[in-house]
Amino acid sequence: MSVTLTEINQVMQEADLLYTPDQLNVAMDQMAEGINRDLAEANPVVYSVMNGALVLTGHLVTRLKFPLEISYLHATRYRNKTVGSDLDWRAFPAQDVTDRSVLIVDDIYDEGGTLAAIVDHCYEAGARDVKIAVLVNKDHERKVRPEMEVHYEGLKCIDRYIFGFGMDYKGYWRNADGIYAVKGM
Ligand SMILES: O=P(O)(O)OC[C@H]1O[C@H](OP(=O)(O)OP(=O)(O)O)[C@H](O)[C@@H]1O
Ligand code: HPA
Repeated sequence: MSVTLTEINQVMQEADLLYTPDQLNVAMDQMAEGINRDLAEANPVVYSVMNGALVLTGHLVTRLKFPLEISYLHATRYRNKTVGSDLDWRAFPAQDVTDRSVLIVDDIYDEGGTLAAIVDHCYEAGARDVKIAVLVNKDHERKVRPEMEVHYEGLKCIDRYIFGFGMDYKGYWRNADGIYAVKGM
């Protein structure tokens, strides 16, 4: 899909700001409080789900006050588009998680296909316990695994296409320091 910088700039100009940087900081403080409480003794592997979790992971792990290891994986359903499809593993999880506690960090829990596949993979790889931390949980009835527990959730968001703080619009604006909704989407 080709996209012009004119479109990218226009999307930002017309977007609705949903969450300010201050609101995101409060949300991440609350997430960290829960994680510090639950995982302080767990010696977890923290898996950052690229690319979207890049920004959140950096902000979140500096709030965690216990020993942990950080790794990454890249699984994408959207491929810089605004509609998801099948899951494409671009970087498979490489850390040995046998009998380890795992914390998966992702920017957004939308339909949940991505997180469901990652959780399944971690358990198949021998993880003892898998917890999920997401900055945003999109509010709708299309979750692919409605019973899946999200252990640490920063914020809810309305059912619109959002970007910023790691989330992209056609590959852009992951660097925005707030969270925005695209006009008309
Ligand atoms: O709950 P779901 O409907 O599965 O969507 C959530 C996933 O989609 C986004 O990743 P994306 O596929 O856009 O890859 P990217 O992070 O590399 O942009 C996001 O970072 C989540 O990982
Ligand atoms: O609303 C969204 N924005 C950006 N990336 C996403 N991946 C799933 N849903 C979204």
